[in-house]
Amino acid sequence: MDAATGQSSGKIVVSGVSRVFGDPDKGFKALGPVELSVGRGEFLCVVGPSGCGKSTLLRMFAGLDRPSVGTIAIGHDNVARPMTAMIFQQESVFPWLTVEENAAYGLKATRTWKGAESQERVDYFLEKTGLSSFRKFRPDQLSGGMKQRLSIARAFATNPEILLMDEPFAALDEQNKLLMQQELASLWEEFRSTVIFITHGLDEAVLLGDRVVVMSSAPGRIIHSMSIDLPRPRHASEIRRMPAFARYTSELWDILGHEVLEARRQENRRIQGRAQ
Ligand SMILES: Nc1ncnc2c1ncn2[C@@H]1O[C@H](COP(=O)(O)OP(=O)(O)OP(=O)(O)O)[C@@H](O)[C@H]1O
Repeated sequence: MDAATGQSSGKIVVSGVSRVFGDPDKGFKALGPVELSVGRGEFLCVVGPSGCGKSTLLRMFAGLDRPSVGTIAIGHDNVARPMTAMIFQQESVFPWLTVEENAAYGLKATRTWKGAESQERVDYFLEKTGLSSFRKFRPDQLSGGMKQRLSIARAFATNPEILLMDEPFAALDEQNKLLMQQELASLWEEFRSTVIFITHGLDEAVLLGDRVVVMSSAPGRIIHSMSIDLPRPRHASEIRRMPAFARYTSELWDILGHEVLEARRQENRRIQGRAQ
C-alpha cells in the first residue's frame, strides 16, 4: 500500500515528469513536475484548467509522447492483453467500416483476434452499448452519441489493462452525456480495468471516479488528490442526490477555481506579450 496515495501497488507510477515543447532550455514548459501513482483497477479522474497538460500526460501513458524529464513506469500484468486503449473526445471511428467492423478493429489491430471467442466479445459489447441492431450500418448513419458508444465498445472489446479516456463525452448533448456516464459506470464496474479519465466536468469526475486529482495551471502539476467514497454500483440519479456528492464537487471547485483564474491570467499575459 502506498501511504501517499492510499492505493495498492501502482499500475502507473509517474516520477518527476516534465514536458517542454521546443527548445529544451527556452521552449514552452507545458507540464510538470508530475508525481502520481495510479492503483491497479483504479478509476482515476483528472481535472485541471484548459491547457494545463492533461492530454499531454495521457498521450505519454499511451506511448504517443515522451517526458522531457522523469519517468513513467507501467506494469504489464498480462502480455496477452493490450496495454492501453484510448478513447478521444472527437469521433474516432472509421467511416468506411461497418459498426461491427469498427468494434472488432481494436482486436485486429492489436493482433489479439481469436476467432469465435473475439467475435463473441465484440457481440457482447455491441449489445452492452445498444448497437447490436446497427451492426451492418456505417458511421455516417449513426448519431454522435452512437459513434461515441461505438468507440467505447471497440476499446472495451480489446480488454486493455488501461483505458485512457480524454474528455470522451464532451461533444455529446447533455441527455446523451448523462446516459453515457451511467453506461460507462456500469461497464467499468463489471470489468474494472485501470482507467484514466480526463474531464472538465467536476460532477462527472465525482460520479465516475474512485479518486479525482486536480492539476494546476500550466505547467500542470498534481496539486490535490481526493478519494471519492461513494457506494458502487453507482446509479447516477441516486448518487447525484447524495449530500456527499455536492460536497465533493464544491470542494473540488474551491481548489480548481483558483487554477482556472490563474490559467486565464496566463493566457492574457501571453496575448499581451504577442501584441508588444
Ligand atoms: N506538440 C505540441 N507542440 C507545442 N505545444 C504543444 C504541443 N502539444 C501541446 N502543446 C501545448 O501544451 C499545453 C498543454 O496542452 P494539452 O493539450 O496537454 O492541455 P489540456 O490540459 O489537455 O488542455 P484542454 O483541457 O484545453 O484540452 C498547451 O498550451 C498546448 O498548446
